[in-house]
Amino acid sequence: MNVNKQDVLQALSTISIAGEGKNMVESGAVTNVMTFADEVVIDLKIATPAMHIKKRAEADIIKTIQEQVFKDAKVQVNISVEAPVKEANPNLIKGKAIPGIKNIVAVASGKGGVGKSTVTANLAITLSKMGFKVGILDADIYGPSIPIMFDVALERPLSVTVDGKSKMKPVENYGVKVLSIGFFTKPDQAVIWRGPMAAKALNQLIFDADWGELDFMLLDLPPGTGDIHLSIMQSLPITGAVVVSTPQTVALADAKKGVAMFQQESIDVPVLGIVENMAYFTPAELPNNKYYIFGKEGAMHLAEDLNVPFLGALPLIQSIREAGDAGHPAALQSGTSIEEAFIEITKNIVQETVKRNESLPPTEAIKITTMAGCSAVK
Ligand SMILES: Nc1ncnc2c1ncn2[C@@H]1O[C@H](COP(=O)(O)OP(=O)(O)OP(=O)(O)O)[C@@H](O)[C@H]1O
Repeated sequence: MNVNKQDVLQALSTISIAGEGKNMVESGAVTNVMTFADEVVIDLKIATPAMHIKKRAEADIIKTIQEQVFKDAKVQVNISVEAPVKEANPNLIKGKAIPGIKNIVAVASGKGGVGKSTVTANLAITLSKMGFKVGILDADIYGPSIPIMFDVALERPLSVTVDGKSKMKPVENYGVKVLSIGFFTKPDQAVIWRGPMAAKALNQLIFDADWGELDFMLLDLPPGTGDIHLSIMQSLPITGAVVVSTPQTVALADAKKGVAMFQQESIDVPVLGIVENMAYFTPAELPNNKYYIFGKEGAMHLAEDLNVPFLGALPLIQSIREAGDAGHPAALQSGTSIEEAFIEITKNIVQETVKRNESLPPTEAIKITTMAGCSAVK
C-alpha cells in the first residue's frame, strides 16, 4: 500500500510532544514527512534533549501512524534537538534566588559616616509599618551598627532546625528580622576581611539562616567601593541598590563612584536611586529654619546628572542621631516630620523596585504598591 503524506500529517496533528500545548504539526515540531510505498520518514525537531521525551515522541508517532493511517507502515523518526534561544532579559537577577526572599535591596554609600545604616534602619521600620515583611542583613564588616540601632547588640541568633538542617534564626525587633556580622565578631577586634571571605560569611548569613518569607531584605553594605563590594554583588541576587550621600562635595564624589560601581558591566545591579541625608539642619526650637551645612541639594543634582531617580531628602536632626544611638530608630515615632520624610523615601524605593521588576506578576506588583500606598503600576 502507498501511504499518503496528507493522511500522515492529519494523524500527527492529533498528538503533541510531551509538555507542549500545540499539536506537533501546528507547533512546527514536524519539519518534514516523506513517504515511499509503506515507508514513512518523519523529521522531528524538539526543544529538549531529555531522552524520555524523545522516546515518547517516537513511540507516539509510530503508534498513531499505524493506528490511523496504515497498520503495517514502516515508520522512521529522525529527531533533532534545537533548544530555543533565550532572549537576554535585562531584568534578570544574577545569582542563586533565595527561597522566600522577594527583593534584596543593597544600601550603599561611597563615603563612610553619611548615614547609610541610619537610613537602612529607618527604611526597614517604615517598610514594616507599611505591612511588608522585612529583614536587614548588616554586612558592614568595618562597623556593624544595626544591632545597636535595633537594641539587640547583646542578643545572639539561636539555632533552629528546618527540614533537618540546623539554621540561624535572625534576631527580631520592631517587626524587623536582623542578622549582623557584628553578632559574630568582638566589638573591639579589628577584623581584616578579604572580599571572598566576607562574601562567604554573608552567604552563610543569608543561606544558612531561617529568614522565612521576606518582601524586602535590606543589605547594609560597608562604605566604599572595593573588592569586598565586588564579591558581595557577584555572589548575591540583588534586586537593586540605594545610594546614600550627604550634599557635601567629597561625599558626592564618592557617591558617584558608588553608582558607577553598581552600573559597571561585571556587577550590573540597577540603581533604584539616591537618598540625600543631612540635607539641611533644622534646630528643634526653630522648626521653619533650614541651614544647608553641607551644601544645598547636591545629591539631588547628582541624581539628575547621573540620570538615576532622586528618592528624597532627610534633614540633619539631633533626634535622628539620639534615636539611633538609643536603639529606637526615629521612624518608629508616629506623627513627626521625620516619619513623613521616611515614608516619602520608602514609597519611592518601593515604586522603583516595582518598576525594576517589570517581570513581577501583576498581582504581586499591585500588592506591593498597595501596601506602600503608592501607584507604580499603570
Ligand atoms: N539625618 C541625620 N540626622 C542626625 N544624625 C544622623 C543623621 N543620619 C545619620 N546620623 C548620625 O550620623 C552618624 C553616622 O551615621 P551612620 O552610622 O548611619 O552612617 P554610615 O554611613 O552607616 O556609617 P559607616 O560608614 O560607619 O557605615 C550616626 O551617629 C548617626 O546617628
